[in-house]
Amino acid sequence: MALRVTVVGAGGIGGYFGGRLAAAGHEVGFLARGAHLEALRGQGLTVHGPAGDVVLPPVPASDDPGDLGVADLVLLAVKTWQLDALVDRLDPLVGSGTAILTTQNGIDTPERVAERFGREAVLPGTAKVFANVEAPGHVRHVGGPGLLTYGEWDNRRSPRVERIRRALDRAGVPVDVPPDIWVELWSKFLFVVPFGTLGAATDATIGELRSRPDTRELLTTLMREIHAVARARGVALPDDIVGTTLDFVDQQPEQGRSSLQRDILAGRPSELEAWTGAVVRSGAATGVPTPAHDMFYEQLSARRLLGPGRG
Ligand SMILES: NC(=O)C1=CN([C@@H]2O[C@H](COP(=O)(O)OP(=O)(O)OC[C@H]3O[C@@H](n4cnc5c(N)ncnc54)[C@H](OP(=O)(O)O)[C@@H]3O)[C@@H](O)[C@H]2O)C=CC1
Ligand SMILES: CC(C)(CO)C(=O)C(=O)O
Repeated sequence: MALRVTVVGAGGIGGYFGGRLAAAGHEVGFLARGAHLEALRGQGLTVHGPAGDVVLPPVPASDDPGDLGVADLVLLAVKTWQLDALVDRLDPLVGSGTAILTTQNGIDTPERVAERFGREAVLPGTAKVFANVEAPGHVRHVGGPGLLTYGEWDNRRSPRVERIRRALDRAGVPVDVPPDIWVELWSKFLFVVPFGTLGAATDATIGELRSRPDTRELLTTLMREIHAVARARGVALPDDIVGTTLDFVDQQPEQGRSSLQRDILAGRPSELEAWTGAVVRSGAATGVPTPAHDMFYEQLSARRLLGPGRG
């Protein structure tokens, strides 16, 4: 059965997953803006990828949630710092059965959405893909398995979790519904924040960060701090998470850089608050010292204030 999906933020993540769902015959509308919106409505959406392109004719799209109507699934795919301006405008998309699947890196978005729509509406999730908007109407899948993980707030296997899995299956999107979605969110956080923070502070690639003994040690220190904060918050990360995450770092493409690094170094708004800042705040709230994150957070905040090239 076709699912009614609204993609909120038709960028790298929204365009990639929304495009695949639409190509599989689901009823997909896109919240977008600017030249990208005009292209989606005028020419359509193309998702370019290593395994071939998905080419869609003009798709339903608007900058006004009121035009898109109530959805079965809202795929929330704006950046974390764009959410505050948007969340109160999403009421027209959300009915009593609507699931709002969050894809943001970080650990705060599900709670932010739940403040507005209730925990029962939210499916916390993560996206395992590298994708970006290449030009208006064109999204590039750079790599990664294109996998979505999600679950109910309390991890129960609800009918809608299975229904969404079937819809994604039909679109060729691999899905993982883990036993504990919070472990999944924090595991990704424990990879992406040290990599992003240290990358932004040094402008080194992941290949350089992992192979120099001093930066490898710093990555390890940052991971240990996040592990300690997660434990204090009652998130049952495996005891060997730092070691397995370092193994994962070692498997990433040599030249890899995070979006945080690219955005900060280009002087664009970034997800610093949701990544490094969230560790600092969470450490303070739980009484867990996070001196390495505190230091890099100060440095990167100052860099942001001073502008690109000044840090
Ligand atoms: N890209 C990736 O490979 C990965 C990203 N993530 C996470 O996914 C989230 C989304 O990232 P990503 O897809 O890269 O971000 P993008 O910037 O590519 O996409 C966000 C899109 O939302 C649009 N948008 C924001 N606010 C509005 C609004 N009010 N009305 C209409 N459109 C709006 C943006 O438009 P505009 O450009 O005009 O601002 C942009 O097209 C982030 O939290 C990121 O950390 C997770 C895993 C991998
Ligand atoms: C590091 C990466 C690509 C991992 O998925 C990411 O999520 C980001 O850069 O925002």
